[in-house]
This record gives sequence, structure tokens and C-alpha cells, in this order.
Amino acid sequence: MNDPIIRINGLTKTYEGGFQALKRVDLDIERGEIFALLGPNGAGKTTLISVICGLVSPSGGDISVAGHDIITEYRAARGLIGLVPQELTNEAFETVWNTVSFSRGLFGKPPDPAHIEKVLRALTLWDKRNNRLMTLSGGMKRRVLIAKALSHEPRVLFLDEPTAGVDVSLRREMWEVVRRLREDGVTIILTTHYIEEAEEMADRIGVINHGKVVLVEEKAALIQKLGRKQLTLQLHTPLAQVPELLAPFSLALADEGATLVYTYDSTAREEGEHGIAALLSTLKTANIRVKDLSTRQSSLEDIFVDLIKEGA
Ligand SMILES: Nc1ncnc2c1ncn2[C@@H]1O[C@H](COP(=O)(O)OP(=O)(O)OP(=O)(O)O)[C@@H](O)[C@H]1O
Repeated sequence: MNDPIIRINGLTKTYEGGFQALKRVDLDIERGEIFALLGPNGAGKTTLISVICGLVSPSGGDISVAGHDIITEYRAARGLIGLVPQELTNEAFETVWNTVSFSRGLFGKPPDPAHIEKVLRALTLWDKRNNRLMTLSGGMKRRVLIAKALSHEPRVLFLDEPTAGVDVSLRREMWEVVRRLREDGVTIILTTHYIEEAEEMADRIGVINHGKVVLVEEKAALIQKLGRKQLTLQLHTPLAQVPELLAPFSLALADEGATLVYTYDSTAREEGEHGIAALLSTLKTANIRVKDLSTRQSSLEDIFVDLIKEGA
């Protein structure tokens, strides 16, 4: 396997005043992946990104970007990174073209109109290149922020809360933009509060809570591994209690006895003595008639809420 593009070892950050925002974080980011960093308010997401991007100094540990240490080889490391910040900070009176070209210059790169054109076209901003930023819609302004972050041809793009406070259609548009960037080979790291965003976009998910990375997992595996399924059975005749015969299935009664709920692992228990087939045949034996049934897979949201509760 290729070396990870970002390596973080034992990273700590204590702010002046003594608050420990990051507690020995170890994390590798693989080349070409979309990595979503999830966590509640104040968990340390922005601090982590800011340290990697060289905006906040670490208190301990080390980080390398494509093998370049972010302290001793700052320029090389920083040149490989693009950062799309949380807040819209654009120069209202500048044109799209000038803003994006100027950004490239800040990284000491020589002008390259062909690259700027490619970036603007990729973000469907080409027609707006001569517009002043103040005349653009919210969605376009966000895309200009991405264009700025891509102006110096970074290999890794950080998006800090890319869709905070934007409407649903704009959010979908942003997801599309990010997917296309990944197709171009850019590694993407995004922070988000929106579970749906991580669920939709990420290849891997990291959960951070109280300054610690509490979990890193492939998205699909995470949903599989921690996911629970629920089978809900609506009964013809309500039950006062779960009959003894059904005790091995650990069922719960709901709806004043009119509904039986069976919670099981989405990976196991499909078959065997506690499987659904066994449950249904035992219901028959117990003479319990089922009117309707439905299943539900727990979402990433349920998993996340559980994790954060455990870590609290
Ligand atoms: N400059 C600072 N000085 C002291 N404490 C800080 C500073 N910056 C951030 N913190 C604290 O560090 C903790 C982590 O903040 P951070 O912004 O990294 O969290 P976050 O996960 O990005 O949260 P949010 O989702 O709200 O942006 C918070 O408790 C915050 O108050």
C-alpha cells in the first residue's frame, strides 16, 4: 500500500490558559480518500486542521505531509495543502480571476493562467471570472473559496464545515464539487456536524470527542459493524407481556403491547436459533399473529450519538 499522505503521531495541543484541545492524536490519511472528521462542538476539529495547516502551533507530537515535517519543512508541507476555511472571507470588490490568481502568488508559485482557468472551469466559475465577488450568490462565493484553496495545486484539500448553514440544494452542489475533486486525485479531509454529509461523502470516518480520536473506520464497515437492525412486528392482539417461549429473543413490547420489537446485529443472527426465521416460527408456535412487520437499519446518526454518549 502507498504511504499515507498525512501522518499524525502523538499530537497534543494545549492552548494558552491550559485548555487541552488535542490529546495525543494519532491519525493517518490515505492518498486519494475522502476522510470525514465528525465531532460535536468544541471537540477539536478546527484545532486539528489548523495545526496541520500551520495556523496553530502544536504542543507536542509530529505531523508530516507527503513525508515533509510541518515544522522543519514548513514550506514544502504547506505548499501541498489547500484550506477552505469555515467563514466566508472574500475581498468584495475584487474579481474572481484576480482573487484566485493572487492566492496562488501567496504560495510563491509563478503565475499560471492555464491552471487558474482549469480550476475556475472545474468549479463552474469560468463565466463569472470577471465578476466582482460581491455580485456572486452564496454558492458561488463558496466555490471561489475552494478555487482559492486549489490555486497553488495542492494535493490535499481541507474543508472546514463546507456546508454549514447552507440550504439543501447548495449542499448537494458542494458534495458534487468535492466528488469531482477526488476524481482528479485530490485527497479531501472535511469536518462536519452533519452526519448525513459524512454518510454521503466519506470513504472513511474519524470521530473526535474531547480532543481525542475515538474511532477511525471505513464508512461501510462502521455502519456494518456497529449498526443494529430492528424488526418491528405489529400484532393482531396486544400482549400484556412477552411470553416465556419468546424470552431467548430479548424482545421489547411497545405501543401498549400491540408491537413487538426485535433488535439484532446486522452482521450476525440472520440465521441460527435466534434468527428471524426462528423468531417467526416461535411466534407461530406461541399462537401470536402478526398483522404487519417492518425492518430498520440504524443509521450513522444513531451510531454517532451512541459513541458521543459513551465518551462523555
Ligand atoms: N485560541 C484558543 N484559546 C483557548 N481555547 C481555544 C482556542 N481555540 C479553541 N479553543 C478551545 O478548544 C476547544 C476545541 O475547539 P475547536 O474549534 O477545535 O473545536 P471544533 O471541534 O472545531 O468545534 P466547532 O465544531 O464548534 O467548530 C474548544 O473548547 C475551544 O473553546
